[in-house]
Amino acid sequence: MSDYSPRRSVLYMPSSNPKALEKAKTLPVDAIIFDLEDAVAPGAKDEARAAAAAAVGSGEYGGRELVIRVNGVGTEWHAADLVAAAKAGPDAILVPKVGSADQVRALATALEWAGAPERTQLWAMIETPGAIFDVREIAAASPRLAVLVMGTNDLVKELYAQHVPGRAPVHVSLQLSVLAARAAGIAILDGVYNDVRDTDGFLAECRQGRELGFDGKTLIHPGQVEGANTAFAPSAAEVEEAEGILQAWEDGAGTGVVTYNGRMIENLHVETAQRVLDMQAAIRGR
Ligand SMILES: CC(C)(COP(=O)(O)OP(=O)(O)OC[C@H]1O[C@@H](n2cnc3c(N)ncnc32)[C@H](O)[C@@H]1OP(=O)(O)O)[C@@H](O)C(=O)NCCC(=O)NCCSC(=O)C[C@H](O)C(=O)O
Ligand SMILES: [Mg+2]
Repeated sequence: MSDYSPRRSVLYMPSSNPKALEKAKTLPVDAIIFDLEDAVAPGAKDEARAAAAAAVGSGEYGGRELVIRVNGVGTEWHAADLVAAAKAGPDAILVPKVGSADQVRALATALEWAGAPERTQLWAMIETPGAIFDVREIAAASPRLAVLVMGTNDLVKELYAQHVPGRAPVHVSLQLSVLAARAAGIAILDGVYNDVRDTDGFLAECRQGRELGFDGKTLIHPGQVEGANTAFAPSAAEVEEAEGILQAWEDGAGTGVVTYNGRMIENLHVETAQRVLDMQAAIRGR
């Protein structure tokens, strides 16, 4: 059985914005992140915390995965956020600016103490230079940790780098993080694209994210949902090829190597083809 969960489109919204909370119920997103951190002004933190918990408990978001992003460890809001989020019992609690494997283990323990249901996963944002150096240990630190989420805005800020098309300044960080997630067997989501009017630039970054191996992209605007859903799903051509490969393998039963459209097919290609079909089935089932 496949362990693939569609997380092609993962939309942040400020939990202090009732219009966005309402709008999200109508959007074909795979997951929603109710933000309590950067998108919420200090004076609105209490109200946002209550709104996020109410949204998670409302039962009005269908099959979408629901995630609460708490304020970071060491901030004045972190403890209250974590307790409220644990009590609300979303699918996951996302912690920003995670810095080490020890911190992940401490967060997992804190979630237990706070009474988070077992099904509530821990997600960690990778968005500091220290996290990039420790990302392999972070990714493998706790069975509760299920997803890494790139925070490319904070990363660019911390590196004194610049946002440029193609993202060369953060390429190494993106690739190290994908390697770490795959080595640990967990999922990983790409960072956000800030210019909500630049569709071409956004789609190019989605394609790049998919090529690098990300499972999906974090988003900031409803206008980005459709592009991400398409980019991170197998295309019709990929599905057709996967079916052809499985058929060719079945036809050549037991030979160890066959050809499909003139290309060598071995067991590993069959596994990749099966994964494409599993992804397609999971997306259809959503
Ligand atoms: C970027 C925005 C502030 C733009 O808002 P606005 O100008 O209101 O957009 P529109 O008028 O085009 O909106 C059209 C309708 O869509 C709704 N809307 C907008 N954004 C969202 C959303 N994110 N989720 C749900 N619904 C949304 C509007 O309410 C309009 O609805 P209606 O009038 O009923 O048609 C805004 O998009 C926004 O706030 N985006 C999210 C910002 C955010 O959450 N930022 C924090 C996460 S990003 C981050 O921190 C990354 C990371 O940590 C890093 O370091 O990189
Ligand atoms: Mg950030």
